[in-house]
Amino acid sequence: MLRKFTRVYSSVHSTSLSSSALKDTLRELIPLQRSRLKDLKTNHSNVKIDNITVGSIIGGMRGNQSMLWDGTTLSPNEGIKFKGMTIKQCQDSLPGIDGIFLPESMIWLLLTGKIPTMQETKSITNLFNEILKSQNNCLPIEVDSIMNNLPKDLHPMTQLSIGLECLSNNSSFANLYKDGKIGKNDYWDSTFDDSMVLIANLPLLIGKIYSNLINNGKSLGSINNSMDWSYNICSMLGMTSTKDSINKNNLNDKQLIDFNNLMRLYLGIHVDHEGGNVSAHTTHLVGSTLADPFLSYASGINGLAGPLHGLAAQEVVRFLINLEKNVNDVNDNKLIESQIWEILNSNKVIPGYGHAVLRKPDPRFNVMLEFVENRQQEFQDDPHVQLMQKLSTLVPSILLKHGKCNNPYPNVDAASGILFYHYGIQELLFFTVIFGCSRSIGPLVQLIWDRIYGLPIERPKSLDLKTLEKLTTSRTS
Ligand SMILES: CC(=O)SCCNC(=O)CCNC(=O)[C@H](O)C(C)(C)COP(=O)(O)OP(=O)(O)OC[C@H]1O[C@@H](n2cnc3c(N)ncnc32)[C@H](O)[C@@H]1OP(=O)(O)O
Ligand SMILES: O=C([O-])CC(=O)C(=O)O
Repeated sequence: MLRKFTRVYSSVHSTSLSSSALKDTLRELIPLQRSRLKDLKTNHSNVKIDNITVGSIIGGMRGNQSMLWDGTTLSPNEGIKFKGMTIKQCQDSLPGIDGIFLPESMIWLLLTGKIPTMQETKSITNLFNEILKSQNNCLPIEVDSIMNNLPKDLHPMTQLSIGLECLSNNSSFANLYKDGKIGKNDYWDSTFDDSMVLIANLPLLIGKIYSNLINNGKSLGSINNSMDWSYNICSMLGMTSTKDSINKNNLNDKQLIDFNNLMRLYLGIHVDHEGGNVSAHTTHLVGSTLADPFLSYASGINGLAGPLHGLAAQEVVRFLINLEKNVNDVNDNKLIESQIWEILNSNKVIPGYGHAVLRKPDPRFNVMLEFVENRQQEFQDDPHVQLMQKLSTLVPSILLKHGKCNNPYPNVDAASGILFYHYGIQELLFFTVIFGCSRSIGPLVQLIWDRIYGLPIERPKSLDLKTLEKLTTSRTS
């Protein structure tokens, strides 16, 4: 039997949360943004934006412009823009380390629309560390106990989902709501607090899941309260120096720095991909019922765990490893092409290729490639990384010849997992958990804004097949 949960929602949490620079900045923005929404609702609700077709209803609502999402927009040709800024512009303007912006700076940007200073960015790092310190740098005891008792072969994404759901027992939003202490105008405040607590806890949760996977649940590292969020994720994976972790792969100093920077880069660019992708949309949908942020994001994680979405990161690595076993020479294009055709002819997808919206190579993929190109010495003897690079030149023309997909180019998942694999994170099922850490940021930021705006429960109208047929005959005859 599981022990009863105890509350860990300490006063230290609430003190540092309510006085945070981020929350103060957000608070100032609320009146103007609410009045902009009110103006749209009162004066422009009947303006027509889009036509919904039968094709979109039976085709996964592709292209329907039907969600409010403020943080990011996705252009088919240019890729993701964070508050209007491309990844390159973010790299040039957001504060970071070694030229790589910190995911914390992205939180500030997405939530407030403003480029933070280094000090503002650090205030978020400090906020996370205050939250962790108030928990003695440990998961709440009940969450830890449940995570310790999970079957060790339970898929890491299932573990992540369970861990997030367990954290919900400490939800400030849910507790205040249950006690009748908050009204609609205040929902955002405790949603903000929960979201920060959730993101702060991810290094602990991801560390627990990874240690369940490879170390019988025994910790691989510890939190360093003077370091940033990404560093602490690396540390909990046993991938920092022996000062903070076991340095499980005996990486040298340069490799440790590179791995940490890979993590910062990866976590920074996966945060959000506008609102329609499954993990974001699901978080928004479930959140619209006023489920707390932990339950809402756990739902998003369940969506990310599908192989057509985030789990493609795992499938790509499996694909590359199997391919490498069959291909002795990365320059043997004929053999590689025939292997790709074999997959296509058996009616399966090539993981890491194609996209529902993008019509050019994913700029996030290009950023991952650049990371490799800037470290040629490190990667020159890695056959998997070479194969990943080779595939990006061969697969698009094959997919074009295959003639089915609307976008034959690599997406972000085509490269990321194999770079983690290179540095020694080699458990295939784990890659999407790292994705899940990053993706918390965009959907939770939007959830806070959903509650500031007071958006209603999401509830589209469905139609049955008969009605669709009837509508098509009446409209075409
Ligand atoms: C973080 C992310 O989520 S990025 C995406 C990660 N997912 C993958 O990499 C999995 C492989 N890719 C795919 O399955 C798809 O390209 C998706 C799911 C990403 C997008 O799906 P859609 O928008 O439906 O793609 P599209 O309109 O191009 O599909 C048309 C046809 O091409 C096929 N197709 C699309 N991509 C591929 C691919 N990589 N390999 C083979 N066939 C493909 C589709 O299965 C579909 O076939 P069907 O007509 O028999 O049903
Ligand atoms: O936009 C999508 O549909 C999938 C994707 O690339 C992401 O969520 O990062």
